[in-house]
Amino acid sequence: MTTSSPTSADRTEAVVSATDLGLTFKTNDGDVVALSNVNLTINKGEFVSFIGPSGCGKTTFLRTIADLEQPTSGTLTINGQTPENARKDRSYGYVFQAPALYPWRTIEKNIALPLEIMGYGASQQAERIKRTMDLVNLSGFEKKYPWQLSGGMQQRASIARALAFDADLLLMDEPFGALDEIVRDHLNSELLKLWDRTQKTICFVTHSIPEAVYLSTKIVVMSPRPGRVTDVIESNLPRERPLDIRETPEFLAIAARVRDGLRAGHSYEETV
Ligand SMILES: Nc1ncnc2c1ncn2[C@@H]1O[C@H](COP(=O)(O)OP(=O)(O)OP(=O)(O)O)[C@@H](O)[C@H]1O
Repeated sequence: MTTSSPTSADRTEAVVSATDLGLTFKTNDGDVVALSNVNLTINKGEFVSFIGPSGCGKTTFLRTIADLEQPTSGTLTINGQTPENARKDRSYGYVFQAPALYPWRTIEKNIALPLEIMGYGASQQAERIKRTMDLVNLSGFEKKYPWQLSGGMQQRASIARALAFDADLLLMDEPFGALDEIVRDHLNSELLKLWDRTQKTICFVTHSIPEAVYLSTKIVVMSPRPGRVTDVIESNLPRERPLDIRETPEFLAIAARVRDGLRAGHSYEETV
């Protein structure tokens, strides 16, 4: 992996900016405060992980960035625009927990789907499919169907689909949560290489402390009821991260701070 990093000018460019952001769902059982007073800036080229117990609003925050949920208070801008305009500009790619590939389409046809919807011609589609399949190391599997691939390969295909129209922002909601640890390790290091090569801004939801620390330049610790940000940890780890960096004192110190943040916001009674 190269050690290239965004210039200082790029670094100060806010991609996601939330100010006093709140979102309350109205339900038959009353109000559910999913997000409360979230203040957060994500700069261009950052890799930001969101970690916190179930129900703390991680997915809701990602969905709000994607304009799939509407805030009930505060402001949120994506590249300086409203989430609605950012969505219309195709500013982000979204990777879900389950690969969500169409079983009747080959891998290349799954990746082509958003390009077809956006009206790309056949040659542009072919060029983008080739480029993104190379990026996720799936070349040679274009004509396979999703069910012919392992879970990890399917998730790589769904990352390729999210990258196909070249949005600068990638939203990833626990993409590797269902995979075994060895496959997850491999995909984590592949994802870091991909991030380094493409210089994308990545928002990544996870329940795993090692995954968050290994991947991120910034870790956002959240706690539930109401969902809020309790700590934002800037990582001082180098961009180049072999997997054994996880045994270094620097890595373990960040992991300990994340764990402390999670403990502080955790209500153990509600989990039993
Ligand atoms: N459409 C909805 N209507 C009502 N309540 C909702 C809705 N979506 C989410 N919630 C509630 O908002 C809170 C935050 O949910 P969210 O899915 O964002 O949490 P999360 O941190 O991503 O959880 P998990 O780790 O389990 O995925 C939860 O209490 C959830 O039940």
